[in-house]
Amino acid sequence: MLRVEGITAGYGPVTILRDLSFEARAGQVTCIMGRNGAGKSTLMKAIMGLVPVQSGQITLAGVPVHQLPAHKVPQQGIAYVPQGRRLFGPLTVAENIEIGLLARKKGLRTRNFVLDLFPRLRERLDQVASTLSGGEQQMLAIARALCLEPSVLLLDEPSEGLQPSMIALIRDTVLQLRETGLTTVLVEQRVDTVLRMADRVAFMAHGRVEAEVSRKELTAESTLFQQFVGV
Ligand SMILES: Nc1ncnc2c1ncn2[C@@H]1O[C@H](COP(=O)(O)OP(=O)(O)OP(=O)(O)O)[C@@H](O)[C@H]1O
Repeated sequence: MLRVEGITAGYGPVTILRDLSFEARAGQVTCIMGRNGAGKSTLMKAIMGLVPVQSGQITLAGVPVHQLPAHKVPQQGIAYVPQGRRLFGPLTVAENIEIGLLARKKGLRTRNFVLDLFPRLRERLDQVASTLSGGEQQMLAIARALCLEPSVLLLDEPSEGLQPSMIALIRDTVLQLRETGLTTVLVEQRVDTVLRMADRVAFMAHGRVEAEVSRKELTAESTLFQQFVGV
């Protein structure tokens, strides 16, 4: 389990996350919702060591990770697909995957696993990443993150800007990965997508998680969506 306990974090003198607590249960999909500027991406970056945590702690299966330098966090088994994907644009699909494998010294078995998950990438191994469609780029970003064989996968708005068929494919992939026991934390703004994939939903506002509920407690008409997302 990934547990965030009472963290304060921000950018230089600007505090964004204030006494924020949150947990992602092992093997579950946890969605994070909240309005623009609520601090969702900052929470992802704080978990990854990309934003300094000033107080509080973050643990993975009881082991503190919040004091590690950013490059050591993926080695603990936490993989991250940021908003905007951050692929190596001039490099090919195969090369992007190769770089992912290097991070935790994974080999052919892992490569085959991620390419089996996304057959469209296998068909495009020699294609330069920047020429892929938006959906294919998102697949590659997720594939590259999975090359770490993580226990926790953080996805920041993976469906942003994608057409419905691609959103469905990403959603089905996340659900397929859940079957393998992967713990997933996903920033997602679409109510229908959240209702289809989340085991739990954390609602953020003003740098804090204000409500955490199980999927069973939510319906499309839940006032929590209105309150925290405005839909
Ligand atoms: N590099 C930065 N330096 C200073 N402030 C930042 C930086 N990045 C984000 N912020 C500020 O932190 C606050 C939270 O931003 P964040 O991106 O975490 O929100 P978000 O909930 O992910 O929003 P969105 O849905 O728009 O992506 C915002 O007020 C933003 O302006």
